[in-house]
Amino acid sequence: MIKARFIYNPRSGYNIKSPGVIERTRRFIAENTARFDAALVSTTHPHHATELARDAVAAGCELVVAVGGDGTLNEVASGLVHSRVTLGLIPCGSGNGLGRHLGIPGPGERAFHTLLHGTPRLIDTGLVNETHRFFNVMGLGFDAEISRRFHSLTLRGLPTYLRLIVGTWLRYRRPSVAITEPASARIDTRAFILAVANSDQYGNNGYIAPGATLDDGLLDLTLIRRAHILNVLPLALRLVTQKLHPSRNIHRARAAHFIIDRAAPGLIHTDGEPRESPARVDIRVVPKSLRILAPSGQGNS
Ligand SMILES: Nc1ncnc2c1ncn2[C@@H]1O[C@H](COP(=O)(O)OP(=O)(O)OP(=O)(O)O)[C@@H](O)[C@H]1O
Repeated sequence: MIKARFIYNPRSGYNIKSPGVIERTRRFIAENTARFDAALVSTTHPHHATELARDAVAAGCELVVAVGGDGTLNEVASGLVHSRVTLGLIPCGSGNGLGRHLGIPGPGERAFHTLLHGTPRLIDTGLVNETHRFFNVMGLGFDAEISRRFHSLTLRGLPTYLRLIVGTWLRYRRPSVAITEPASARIDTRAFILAVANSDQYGNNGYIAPGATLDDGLLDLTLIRRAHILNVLPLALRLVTQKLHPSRNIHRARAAHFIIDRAAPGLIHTDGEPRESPARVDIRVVPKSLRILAPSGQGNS
């Protein structure tokens, strides 16, 4: 019998639209009482999921399932890193980047099947300024600005993201950054997007770091210097076709540690959640620090 807790965020993209997932989760728990001694709890406010995950660890749970988007996953996983407790996923956010990378794109039957038949894997996690953890992608630049604007809206989902992207893009002023990475000289540039990824995608199959893997002890940096009227459509196409290869406009690097300096403190995002950060953004990998349940024999590594 596995002691489990399901942490449900009623404010995640999919859950706002439909009560289907919570009903399916309740049914799953009822149908599997021989296998799981499980309770379902709902968050009542932002960051509550981390408290609930820590409570579950203290109560001796072996499995904690995040029922929400990447923000919920971030909060739940933050309460589980370095523990022996396994994270399960029922992805119901707007993007579901980590779930898609693992082969669990949404809250369908595959997610529930994985809870019964998946394989626990130890994956890397990311840490920003020794304060904010990320499990999927962090960034500064345009994506952080989109996450800030998205966060203040009640509407969620891909169409909302796309409207925001188009509305923000033309007026966006690129920050100046200095990137220090161990294997190369310092890069001074303006950055439209500067993302550091654990998985290969933001979500919605937007592959910001094609080839990135979750357990190589490394993070993948992608710098897109500019996105103007002439190159924005080809860039978008390369993002969805996993072809963001290095070029004059795109720099990519793989390392365990990056330092990014800006002129002033400013915005970053971790797994799509906007945060304020000092001018220096210190990003490092924490190797094999989270146990996560993934589909057996499928999905990305
Ligand atoms: N009960 C709650 N009331 C209000 N906000 C909440 C509550 N529980 C969690 N939150 C906040 O909801 C936000 C969005 O959650 P989440 O990221 O899971 O959904 P999403 O944004 O739709 O998904 P994705 O990150 O995949 O795009 C997070 O910032 C989280 O802190």
